[in-house]
Amino acid sequence: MTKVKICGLMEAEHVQAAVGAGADAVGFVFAPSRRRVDPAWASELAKLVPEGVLKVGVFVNAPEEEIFTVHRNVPLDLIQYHGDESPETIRRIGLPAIKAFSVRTEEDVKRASDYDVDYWLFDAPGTDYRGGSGRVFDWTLLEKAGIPRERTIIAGGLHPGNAADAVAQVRPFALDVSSGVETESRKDPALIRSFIAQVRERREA
Ligand SMILES: O=C(O)c1ccccc1N[C@@H]1O[C@H](COP(=O)(O)O)[C@@H](O)[C@H]1O
Repeated sequence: MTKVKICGLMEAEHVQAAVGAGADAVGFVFAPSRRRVDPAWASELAKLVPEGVLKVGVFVNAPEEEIFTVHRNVPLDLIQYHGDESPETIRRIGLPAIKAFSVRTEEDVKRASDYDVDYWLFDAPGTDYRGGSGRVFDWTLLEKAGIPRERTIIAGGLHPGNAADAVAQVRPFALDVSSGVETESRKDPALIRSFIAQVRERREA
């Protein structure tokens, strides 16, 4: 049963749309991005997220103190490290973790085994920022690298039109989407519902 994370939420209406449509996790970006949210606002948005839906904070090479400060103020369940954070840094911080990897080659995928984290997230290389590029990577590289699917999250260029294919081909733990559920750079409730419906249909097939 593939789960869904809707990332880069900035508005109350969109958090409600995601949880109302059955998202398993929501993401708030604290890294440089047009989707960046202020921690004080994220803590308000977090109040709209019911028990059982995970709240994920996305960081890119943030100082450890910044991560701890945000974590004290926003009730995050998982920290998503979307930069060049080392295994030692993530271990020292000691919070439940997702480590993201930009995938160009099989070697990029294999780097995941250096990280003892809760989930490995595989994404396409970024353009303006480290994530949220809307680009797809070659999913067959995961199979070639022999990565365990039950700890794998797929991201990068997912949208309602390819979500079911990603589930069928990769059978990951979860899909993570940001730009693929936006219209004119804002989250689109109809696309969020459609994305989750595609994954649901596939996982119930
Ligand atoms: O969404 C962002 O703006 C972002 C910025 C910096 C790091 C990560 C970010 N989001 C993550 O990017 C991927 C892919 O997003 P997309 O669907 O291709 O737009 C996803 O893991 C987001 O969590």
